[in-house]
Amino acid sequence: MENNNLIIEINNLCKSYRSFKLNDISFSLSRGEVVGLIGPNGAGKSTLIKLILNIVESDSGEVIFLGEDISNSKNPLYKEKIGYVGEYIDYFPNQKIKNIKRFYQMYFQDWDEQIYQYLFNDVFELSGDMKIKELSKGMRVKFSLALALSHNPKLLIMDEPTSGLDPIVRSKILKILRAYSKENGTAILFSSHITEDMNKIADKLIFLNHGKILGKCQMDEMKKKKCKIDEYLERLIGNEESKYEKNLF
Ligand SMILES: Nc1ncnc2c1ncn2[C@@H]1O[C@H](COP(=O)(O)OP(=O)(O)OP(=O)(O)O)[C@@H](O)[C@H]1O
Repeated sequence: MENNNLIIEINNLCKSYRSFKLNDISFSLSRGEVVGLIGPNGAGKSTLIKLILNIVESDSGEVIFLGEDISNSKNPLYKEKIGYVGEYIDYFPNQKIKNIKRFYQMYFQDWDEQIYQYLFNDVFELSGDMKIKELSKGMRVKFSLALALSHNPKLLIMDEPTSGLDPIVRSKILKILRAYSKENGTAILFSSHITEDMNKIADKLIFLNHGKILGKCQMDEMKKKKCKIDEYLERLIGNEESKYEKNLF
Protein backbone atom coordinates (compact mmCIF):
# COMPACT_ATOMS: atom_id res chain seq x y z
CA MET A 1 0.00 0.00 0.00
CA GLU A 2 1.30 3.47 -0.87
CA ASN A 3 2.38 5.55 2.11
CA ASN A 4 1.34 9.15 1.44
CA ASN A 5 3.17 10.25 4.56
CA LEU A 6 6.51 9.10 3.21
CA ILE A 7 9.14 11.85 3.31
CA ILE A 8 12.29 9.98 2.37
CA GLU A 9 13.07 6.46 1.29
CA ILE A 10 16.62 5.16 1.04
CA ASN A 11 16.99 2.03 -1.06
CA ASN A 12 20.13 -0.14 -1.18
CA LEU A 13 22.50 2.81 -0.87
CA CYS A 14 26.20 1.93 -1.23
CA LYS A 15 29.44 3.87 -1.05
CA SER A 16 32.97 2.52 -1.04
CA TYR A 17 36.06 4.26 0.22
CA ARG A 18 39.51 2.68 0.10
CA SER A 19 39.10 0.98 3.45
CA PHE A 20 35.41 1.35 4.22
CA LYS A 21 32.15 0.36 2.59
CA LEU A 22 28.70 1.65 3.41
CA ASN A 23 26.72 -1.35 2.30
CA ASP A 24 23.15 -1.74 1.11
CA ILE A 25 21.47 0.78 3.37
CA SER A 26 17.66 0.90 3.24
CA PHE A 27 15.18 2.68 5.50
CA SER A 28 12.49 5.34 5.34
CA LEU A 29 11.09 8.24 7.34
CA SER A 30 7.47 9.36 7.41
CA ARG A 31 5.95 12.73 8.31
CA GLY A 32 6.64 13.73 11.91
CA GLU A 33 8.86 10.73 12.56
CA VAL A 34 12.09 11.12 14.53
CA VAL A 35 14.72 8.51 13.71
CA GLY A 36 17.98 8.14 15.60
CA LEU A 37 21.08 6.83 13.88
CA ILE A 38 23.29 5.09 16.35
CA GLY A 39 26.61 3.31 16.03
CA PRO A 40 30.20 3.41 17.23
CA ASN A 41 32.90 5.72 15.85
CA GLY A 42 33.53 4.98 12.20
CA ALA A 43 30.25 3.08 11.73
CA GLY A 44 29.33 5.24 8.74
CA LYS A 45 26.75 7.63 10.22
CA SER A 46 28.26 10.82 8.79
CA THR A 47 28.94 9.14 5.46
CA LEU A 48 25.29 8.15 5.22
CA ILE A 49 24.20 11.70 6.04
CA LYS A 50 26.61 13.13 3.45
CA LEU A 51 25.19 10.78 0.82
CA ILE A 52 21.64 11.88 1.57
CA LEU A 53 22.72 15.53 1.35
CA ASN A 54 24.71 14.85 -1.83
CA ILE A 55 27.88 16.13 -0.23
CA VAL A 56 29.48 12.92 -1.48
CA GLU A 57 28.39 10.80 -4.44
CA SER A 58 26.94 7.35 -3.91
CA ASP A 59 28.08 4.34 -5.93
CA SER A 60 24.61 2.85 -6.21
CA GLY A 61 21.15 2.88 -4.67
CA GLU A 62 18.38 5.45 -4.45
CA VAL A 63 17.44 8.36 -2.21
CA ILE A 64 13.79 9.14 -2.90
CA PHE A 65 12.83 12.46 -1.30
CA LEU A 66 9.18 13.54 -1.63
CA GLY A 67 8.81 11.10 -4.51
CA GLU A 68 11.90 12.19 -6.46
CA ASP A 69 15.21 10.36 -6.73
CA ILE A 70 17.73 12.91 -5.50
CA SER A 71 20.77 10.63 -5.31
CA ASN A 72 23.66 12.39 -7.02
CA SER A 73 21.17 15.05 -8.20
CA LYS A 74 22.62 18.30 -9.48
CA ASN A 75 19.28 20.08 -8.94
CA PRO A 76 19.66 22.08 -5.73
CA LEU A 77 15.93 22.88 -5.34
CA TYR A 78 15.13 19.93 -3.11
CA LYS A 79 17.65 21.26 -0.59
CA GLU A 80 15.22 24.04 0.27
CA LYS A 81 13.10 21.34 1.85
CA ILE A 82 15.93 19.80 3.85
CA GLY A 83 17.30 21.43 6.99
CA TYR A 84 20.77 20.49 8.19
CA VAL A 85 22.46 20.96 11.53
CA GLY A 86 26.02 19.71 11.93
CA GLU A 87 28.40 19.71 14.81
CA TYR A 88 30.16 22.95 13.91
CA ILE A 89 29.61 26.22 12.11
CA ASP A 90 33.06 27.40 11.16
CA TYR A 91 32.34 29.61 8.17
CA PHE A 92 32.79 33.41 8.15
CA PRO A 93 34.16 33.63 11.71
CA ASN A 94 34.31 37.43 11.65
CA GLN A 95 30.76 37.98 10.40
CA LYS A 96 27.94 39.01 12.69
CA ILE A 97 25.26 36.37 12.86
CA LYS A 98 22.57 38.81 11.72
CA ASN A 99 24.48 39.19 8.42
CA ILE A 100 24.89 35.44 8.02
CA LYS A 101 21.15 35.03 8.56
CA ARG A 102 20.32 37.71 5.96
CA PHE A 103 22.54 35.98 3.42
CA TYR A 104 21.21 32.50 4.26
CA GLN A 105 17.52 33.36 4.10
CA MET A 106 17.83 34.60 0.48
CA TYR A 107 18.17 30.98 -0.62
CA PHE A 108 14.80 29.93 0.75
CA GLN A 109 11.46 30.83 -0.81
CA ASP A 110 9.61 29.45 2.19
CA TRP A 111 11.52 31.51 4.76
CA ASP A 112 9.37 32.16 7.83
CA GLU A 113 10.64 35.28 9.59
CA GLN A 114 8.16 34.92 12.43
CA ILE A 115 9.44 31.47 13.37
CA TYR A 116 13.02 32.68 13.04
CA GLN A 117 12.46 35.66 15.33
CA TYR A 118 10.61 33.49 17.83
CA LEU A 119 13.36 30.86 17.97
CA PHE A 120 16.26 33.30 17.77
CA ASN A 121 15.03 35.83 20.33
CA ASP A 122 12.44 34.20 22.58
CA VAL A 123 13.58 30.59 22.74
CA PHE A 124 17.34 30.70 22.24
CA GLU A 125 17.93 34.27 23.44
CA LEU A 126 20.68 34.99 20.91
CA SER A 127 22.02 38.38 19.83
CA GLY A 128 22.42 39.22 16.14
CA ASP A 129 25.43 41.45 16.86
CA MET A 130 27.61 38.55 17.97
CA LYS A 131 30.21 37.27 15.53
CA ILE A 132 30.38 33.58 14.61
CA LYS A 133 33.79 33.26 16.34
CA GLU A 134 32.29 34.66 19.55
CA LEU A 135 29.59 32.00 19.81
CA SER A 136 29.88 29.16 22.30
CA LYS A 137 29.23 25.64 21.05
CA GLY A 138 25.68 25.69 22.40
CA MET A 139 25.02 29.07 20.75
CA ARG A 140 26.27 27.71 17.42
CA VAL A 141 23.88 24.77 17.58
CA LYS A 142 21.00 27.08 18.55
CA PHE A 143 21.79 29.44 15.67
CA SER A 144 22.03 26.54 13.19
CA LEU A 145 18.76 25.20 14.44
CA ALA A 146 16.99 28.56 14.20
CA LEU A 147 18.18 28.81 10.56
CA ALA A 148 17.27 25.22 9.72
CA LEU A 149 13.78 25.35 11.21
CA SER A 150 12.86 28.69 9.62
CA HIS A 151 12.71 27.50 6.02
CA ASN A 152 9.96 24.99 6.63
CA PRO A 153 11.97 21.81 6.04
CA LYS A 154 10.14 18.59 5.36
CA LEU A 155 13.22 16.74 6.57
CA LEU A 156 15.72 17.84 9.20
CA ILE A 157 19.06 16.04 9.27
CA MET A 158 21.37 16.50 12.22
CA ASP A 159 24.84 15.05 12.66
CA GLU A 160 25.63 14.81 16.37
CA PRO A 161 23.94 18.14 17.12
CA THR A 162 23.96 17.82 20.88
CA SER A 163 27.46 16.45 21.47
CA GLY A 164 29.36 18.62 23.91
CA LEU A 165 26.30 20.58 25.07
CA ASP A 166 25.30 20.77 28.71
CA PRO A 167 22.26 18.72 29.79
CA ILE A 168 19.98 21.75 30.25
CA VAL A 169 20.64 23.12 26.77
CA ARG A 170 20.36 19.61 25.30
CA SER A 171 17.06 19.01 26.97
CA LYS A 172 15.66 22.37 25.79
CA ILE A 173 16.76 21.75 22.20
CA LEU A 174 15.31 18.23 22.17
CA LYS A 175 11.96 19.45 23.48
CA ILE A 176 11.80 22.11 20.77
CA LEU A 177 12.70 19.60 18.10
CA ARG A 178 10.12 17.08 19.20
CA ALA A 179 7.36 19.69 19.37
CA TYR A 180 8.37 21.19 16.00
CA SER A 181 8.41 17.80 14.33
CA LYS A 182 5.00 16.77 15.64
CA GLU A 183 3.41 20.15 14.87
CA ASN A 184 4.82 20.62 11.37
CA GLY A 185 5.13 17.01 10.29
CA THR A 186 8.87 17.45 9.75
CA ALA A 187 10.74 14.15 9.72
CA ILE A 188 14.00 14.18 11.66
CA LEU A 189 17.03 11.97 11.11
CA PHE A 190 19.77 12.50 13.64
CA SER A 191 22.96 10.77 14.67
CA SER A 192 24.20 10.83 18.22
CA HIS A 193 26.29 8.90 20.69
CA ILE A 194 24.10 10.18 23.51
CA THR A 195 21.55 7.43 24.04
CA GLU A 196 19.72 9.54 26.61
CA ASP A 197 18.82 11.94 23.78
CA MET A 198 17.53 9.06 21.69
CA ASN A 199 15.33 8.02 24.61
CA LYS A 200 13.90 11.51 24.77
CA ILE A 201 12.95 12.14 21.17
CA ALA A 202 13.39 9.17 18.85
CA ASP A 203 10.45 7.16 17.55
CA LYS A 204 12.71 4.66 15.81
CA LEU A 205 16.36 3.68 16.00
CA ILE A 206 18.69 2.45 13.31
CA PHE A 207 21.82 0.65 14.49
CA LEU A 208 24.81 0.92 12.20
CA ASN A 209 28.22 -0.75 12.40
CA HIS A 210 31.00 -1.22 9.83
CA GLY A 211 28.80 0.41 7.20
CA LYS A 212 25.89 -2.01 7.64
CA ILE A 213 22.52 -1.74 9.34
CA LEU A 214 22.57 -4.27 12.16
CA GLY A 215 19.02 -3.64 13.28
CA LYS A 216 16.08 -1.25 13.42
CA CYS A 217 13.61 -0.91 16.22
CA GLN A 218 10.71 1.13 17.54
CA MET A 219 11.55 3.15 20.64
CA ASP A 220 8.22 2.25 22.28
CA GLU A 221 9.05 -1.43 22.09
CA MET A 222 12.55 -0.87 23.49
CA LYS A 223 10.98 0.96 26.42
CA LYS A 224 8.25 -1.65 26.90
CA LYS A 225 10.85 -4.40 27.00
CA LYS A 226 13.05 -2.26 29.26
CA CYS A 227 15.80 -2.74 26.74
CA LYS A 228 18.73 -0.32 27.10
CA ILE A 229 19.99 1.17 23.84
CA ASP A 230 23.69 0.72 24.69
CA GLU A 231 23.21 -2.89 25.70
CA TYR A 232 21.16 -3.62 22.60
CA LEU A 233 23.86 -2.11 20.38
CA GLU A 234 26.58 -4.04 22.19
CA ARG A 235 24.72 -7.29 21.68
CA LEU A 236 24.14 -6.57 18.01
CA ILE A 237 27.78 -5.76 17.53
CA GLY A 238 29.07 -8.54 19.75
CA ASN A 239 27.29 -11.27 17.93
CA GLU A 240 25.63 -10.38 14.68
CA GLU A 241 24.56 -13.98 14.27
CA SER A 242 23.28 -14.40 17.82
CA LYS A 243 19.82 -15.55 18.81
CA TYR A 244 19.09 -12.06 20.07
CA GLU A 245 16.47 -10.61 17.75
CA LYS A 246 18.10 -8.34 15.20
CA ASN A 247 14.86 -6.47 14.72
CA LEU A 248 12.27 -6.09 17.42
CA PHE A 249 9.99 -5.55 14.44
N1 LIG B 1 36.44 11.03 2.27
C1 LIG B 1 36.78 9.85 2.79
N2 LIG B 1 37.73 9.09 2.23
C2 LIG B 1 38.06 7.89 2.73
N3 LIG B 1 37.48 7.33 3.81
C3 LIG B 1 36.52 8.05 4.42
C4 LIG B 1 36.13 9.34 3.96
N4 LIG B 1 35.15 9.79 4.77
C5 LIG B 1 34.96 8.83 5.71
N5 LIG B 1 35.77 7.79 5.49
C6 LIG B 1 35.83 6.56 6.30
O1 LIG B 1 34.53 6.06 6.41
C7 LIG B 1 34.37 5.43 7.67
C8 LIG B 1 33.10 5.95 8.33
O2 LIG B 1 33.27 7.30 8.71
P1 LIG B 1 32.07 8.18 9.25
O3 LIG B 1 32.60 9.55 9.49
O4 LIG B 1 30.92 8.04 8.34
O5 LIG B 1 31.72 7.45 10.63
P2 LIG B 1 30.80 7.91 11.83
O6 LIG B 1 29.91 6.76 12.15
O7 LIG B 1 30.15 9.21 11.51
O8 LIG B 1 31.88 8.09 12.98
P3 LIG B 1 31.94 9.08 14.27
O9 LIG B 1 30.93 8.56 15.24
O10 LIG B 1 33.35 8.89 14.73
O11 LIG B 1 31.66 10.48 13.80
C9 LIG B 1 35.62 5.70 8.47
O12 LIG B 1 36.42 4.54 8.42
C10 LIG B 1 36.30 6.82 7.71
O13 LIG B 1 37.70 6.75 7.80
